[in-house]
Amino acid sequence: MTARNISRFWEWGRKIICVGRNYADHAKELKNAIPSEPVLFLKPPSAYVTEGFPILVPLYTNNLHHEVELGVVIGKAGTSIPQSDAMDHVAGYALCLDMTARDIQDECKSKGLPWTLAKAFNTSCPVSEFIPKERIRDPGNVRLWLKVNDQLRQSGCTAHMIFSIPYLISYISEVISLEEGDLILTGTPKGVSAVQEHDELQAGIEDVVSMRFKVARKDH
Ligand SMILES: CC(=O)CC(=O)C(=O)O
Ligand SMILES: [Mg+2]
Repeated sequence: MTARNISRFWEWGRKIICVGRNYADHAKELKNAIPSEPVLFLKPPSAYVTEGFPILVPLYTNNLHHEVELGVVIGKAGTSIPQSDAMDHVAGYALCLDMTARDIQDECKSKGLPWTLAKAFNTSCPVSEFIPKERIRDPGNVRLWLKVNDQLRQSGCTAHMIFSIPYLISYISEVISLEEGDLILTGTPKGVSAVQEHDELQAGIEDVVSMRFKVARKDH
């Protein structure tokens, strides 16, 4: 059997664990309270999409939003990982989008239902190439940006995350064991907005990585 390559972690079929409301400016723009503990939800591996393939708008939404986020790729399994050891479990990073059907999410929230339809559909997790750990010296202080059709919509710094990466790894692994190839999406800064069929999204992390995706309507 050939060894699996972590630089293609999206092919491994592992968990995608997402953190919501981790930036106060984004929580405020959606009129959400600032959380005192991380808000977690999951996406399935079928949510992954890589460059060269389109982001598909589900038929049931009229308000699909982009959320640019720093993704943390787990390189070593663990349960109840102490914060002091957390970064030893990181293999690297990826720039990610947490595509969100905002109208469906609002409906789910008002009915007290889970966010699965809003957050976990096919292609709801576009990812960049794998970024080896050494290429981001301080993941707690990098700038993320996102443009729609060349217009800047999101520009934020991971220094403004409410819960740090070591805290998130420790908190999550207390409840959900982390495995090699898992991905943690660390939340989005402000500036989320709607995208339409034929839009082009570009996003980047400083001079480390950039990526480009087209938006297409899902066929019936
Ligand atoms: C309100 C949200 O959609 C939470 C979320 O995903 C975030 O990144 O914040
Ligand atoms: Mg998000």
